[in-house]
Amino acid sequence: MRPVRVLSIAGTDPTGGAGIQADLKSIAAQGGYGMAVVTALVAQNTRGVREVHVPPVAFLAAQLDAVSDDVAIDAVKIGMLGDAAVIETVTAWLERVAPPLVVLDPVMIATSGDRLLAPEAEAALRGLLARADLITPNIPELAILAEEPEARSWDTVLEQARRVSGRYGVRVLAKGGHLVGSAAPDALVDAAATLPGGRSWVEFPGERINTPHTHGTGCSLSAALATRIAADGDWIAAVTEVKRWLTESIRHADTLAVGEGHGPISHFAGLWQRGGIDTDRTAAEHLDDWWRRIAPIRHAADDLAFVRQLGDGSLDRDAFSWYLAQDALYLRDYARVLAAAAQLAPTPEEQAFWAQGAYGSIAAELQLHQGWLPEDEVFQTAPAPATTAYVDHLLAAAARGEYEIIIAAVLPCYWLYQDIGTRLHAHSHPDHPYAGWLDTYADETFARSTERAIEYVGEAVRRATPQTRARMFDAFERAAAHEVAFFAAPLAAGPGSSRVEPQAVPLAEPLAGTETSPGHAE
Ligand SMILES: Nc1ncnc2c1ncn2[C@@H]1O[C@H](COP(=O)(O)OP(=O)(O)OP(=O)(O)O)[C@@H](O)[C@H]1O
Ligand SMILES: Cc1ncc(CO)c(N)n1
Repeated sequence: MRPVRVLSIAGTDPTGGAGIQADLKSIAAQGGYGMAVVTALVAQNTRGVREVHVPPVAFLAAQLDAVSDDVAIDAVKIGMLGDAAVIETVTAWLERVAPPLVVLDPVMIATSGDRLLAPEAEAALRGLLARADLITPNIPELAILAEEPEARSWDTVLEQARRVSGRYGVRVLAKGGHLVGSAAPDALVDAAATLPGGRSWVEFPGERINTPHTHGTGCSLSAALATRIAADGDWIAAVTEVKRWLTESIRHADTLAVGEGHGPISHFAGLWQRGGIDTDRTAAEHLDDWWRRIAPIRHAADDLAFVRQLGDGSLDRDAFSWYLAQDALYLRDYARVLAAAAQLAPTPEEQAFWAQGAYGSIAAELQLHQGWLPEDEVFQTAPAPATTAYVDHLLAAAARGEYEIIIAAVLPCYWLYQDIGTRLHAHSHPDHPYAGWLDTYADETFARSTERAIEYVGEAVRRATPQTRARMFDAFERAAAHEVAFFAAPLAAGPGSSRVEPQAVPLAEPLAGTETSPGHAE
């Protein structure tokens, strides 16, 4: 669907919180394409208005024509008009161009109390009201339009809005922003009772956020409404959604910390939070980034005596056997976690992949258990702290039942082993004491499994929200750190540790039928 084109006709705020600047942000935040014609240049900031410059109206007309001569406009939002000559120019243009939707914010006085409309222009503004489909006065502006005293209660606001709607034949969005109390309700009022269900008013409850930073809320609201109503035509849905967005943007206003006075709202806070600001990375780019970010962990693994000695063959056989026994313990639970991934997988391909990995891991455990390690050794071996810590990290992810987190946590077992295995394999020769181990992880099939695991995790990262992405990386990084601790444990386990003294373990060829199983001994 093409974004709706919304034209803001309003004054400026060089600090970006109100006027045209706020309108363009609000239109964009609501999914529209924003355009802007300037009625007045306002030297203002979050503290107040200093000076107003209204350019000649001939130039205003030239701006308006430049837009309408070229672009099909879906909606117009009108804000600050400044004086009667500006109002006449805009009115004439509206009559000629007849945009499909006009939302008028009858800006008269800024939040700071400064006048933004010449008092003698009020009558001209009244003449423009009937040209609008919706007007959005705040409580003081509503009172001026009703020619009544300012409302002190929400009920009075609604009554005034009904009278103004009837008198000018226009829908009114009555705003509760200036009320005191814990609520900030708004209401759509139509004296002609043309709202859905033949209603003459619909209330939109809202909580009041306790903040002084509400500069430009009125501008933002009217521009957002013009966009949303033009986009889907459903007035009730539009006001509901816009109010939710506005409340969210007010809630995040404090974090902007712009200016010393009444600061602006954070128009994109929700979008930033839900969608992030990253450009659309591919799955592979995401995981390249992950790989780069765990470089310190990878280098720590390369520097371990265990890893270096495994490569050059000088590793003590007892230490290697102890490692294999721990690995057998590890693999039993690792297989369970891969099975959890299979259970939650979104596609049959992924389900089959993780299930095969689960099978391969437990098959490898059985092989170690039954053949490579003496029968009762694994039973007698207590899990070392590094084993328990790693396994607990994975089992916790499985217990929480989030697919994305589980597959991020199991990935280092593939990826680090494949990476280290490939590099250590350069040292392999037929007489190498650990040739069996080295051959397993430099294996073609294991490389393909690792590639697929990376691909599935990468796709999940791409689909995930920024928050889930961060948690996925955390699960991945922690697992990578556990890998390093696991490799460090065999040579770090000293006297008094839970280490049993295993006999030398004969190394066999890699297991047939387990070729897609992930890292650790097979
Ligand atoms: N503190 C607040 N918490 C939540 N919503 C608020 C708050 N203040 C204003 N609003 C909402 O913001 C919108 C604008 O209301 P308000 O009556 O303040 O308009 P305004 O005076 O024209 O705004 P401004 O002149 O500050 O641009 C309404 O939807 C209102 O309910
Ligand atoms: C330009 C402009 N329009 C509207 C308001 C009302 O907030 C403002 N402060 N400045």
